Amino acid sequence: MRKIILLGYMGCGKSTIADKLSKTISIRFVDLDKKIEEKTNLSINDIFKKYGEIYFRKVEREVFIELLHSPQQLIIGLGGGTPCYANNHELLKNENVVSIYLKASIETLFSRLISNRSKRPLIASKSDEEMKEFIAKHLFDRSFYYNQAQYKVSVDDKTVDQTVLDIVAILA
Ligand SMILES: Nc1ncnc2c1ncn2[C@@H]1O[C@H](COP(=O)(O)OP(=O)(O)OP(=O)(O)O)[C@@H](O)[C@H]1O
Ligand SMILES: O=C(O)C1=C[C@@H](O)[C@@H](O)[C@H](O)C1
Ligand SMILES: [Mg+2]
Repeated sequence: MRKIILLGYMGCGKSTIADKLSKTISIRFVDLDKKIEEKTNLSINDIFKKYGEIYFRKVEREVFIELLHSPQQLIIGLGGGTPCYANNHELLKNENVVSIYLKASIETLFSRLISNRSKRPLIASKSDEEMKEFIAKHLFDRSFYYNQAQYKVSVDDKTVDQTVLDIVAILA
């Protein structure tokens, strides 16, 4: 069954948009980060702290592939880094997959992440200044992978509903 995959940088709105999209088109939404937390019985923060990022990336790929093999039609919200490791970006082109990159500017990402960084281990300990610099460089490094998505939707200056409508138009 077809999988609708939302991807993009931390804070671009994958979870928020996927949740609303799910209600709008009545297709179940699974958040990859949440699924990993359920499977391991650990928070993403604790996985990073106890076992390190490489272990996290291994589990992330396994759970992503498991979801792709699910017999159900699903909306899958990826983690911010999912397409950027272990050749996961190649899975974005699979048959039965519609992959959509939610593209946000550095300013949008910074403003959405500034008040809520503690649950995101890659930025949790950074100051405001360090975070802006980090996002700019990291986004530059990751853009190649995000751009492997089949579709791109800009999320800057749009409400959740406007972005959901853009996605519904792509799926029509
Ligand atoms: N127009 C908007 N569209 C989407 N999210 C928005 C919008 N305006 C504000 N937000 C806020 O941006 C924040 C980040 O959104 P969200 O947690 O959905 O991002 P994410 O891409 O799932 O991040 P992560 O990769 O860290 O899980 C949330 O607090 C959300 O409420
Ligand atoms: O951008 C990233 O690499 C990450 C984003 C989050 O969704 C989590 O998957 C984790 O914190 C790593
Ligand atoms: Mg999320």
